[in-house]
Amino acid sequence: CVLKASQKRRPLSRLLEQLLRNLEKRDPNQFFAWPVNDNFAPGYSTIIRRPMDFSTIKQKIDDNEYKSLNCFISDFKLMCNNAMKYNKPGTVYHKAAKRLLHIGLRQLTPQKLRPLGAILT
Ligand SMILES: COc1ccc(OC)c(-c2cc(C(C)=O)n3cccnc23)c1
Repeated sequence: CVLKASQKRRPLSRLLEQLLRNLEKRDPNQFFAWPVNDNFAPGYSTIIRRPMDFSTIKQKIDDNEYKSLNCFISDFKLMCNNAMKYNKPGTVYHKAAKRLLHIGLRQLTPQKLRPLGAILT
């Protein structure tokens, strides 16, 4: 039988794509969907040395750049922390990032991942 493209993916890639979809659902305004543009965020690229966003994470999954779940989680945290660094507390972006980080990490605990058959070692 011919496997669908998704079924040919490595187990880690399929897990990360599932986790990414769940995280993206918690960003309804799509503030984290694409790289932040300096035209809308003055000085962003000088303040934030390592930008990260969901589209870049997706590309890294497709390019098999993540060798572990922890590397994926690190990029998710980087994305949220960048937003909490650049945007002042009380702004819509700072609040969205704080909320997304909290909700996201709750989804990424071993207790939540074990049922997905994740190999946590
Ligand atoms: C208002 O609509 C959008 C649409 C896309 C955005 O980033 C991809 C953002 C955005 C996202 C951010 C972040 C995440 O810091 N940001 C900061 C300052 C100004 N704009 C943004 C806002």
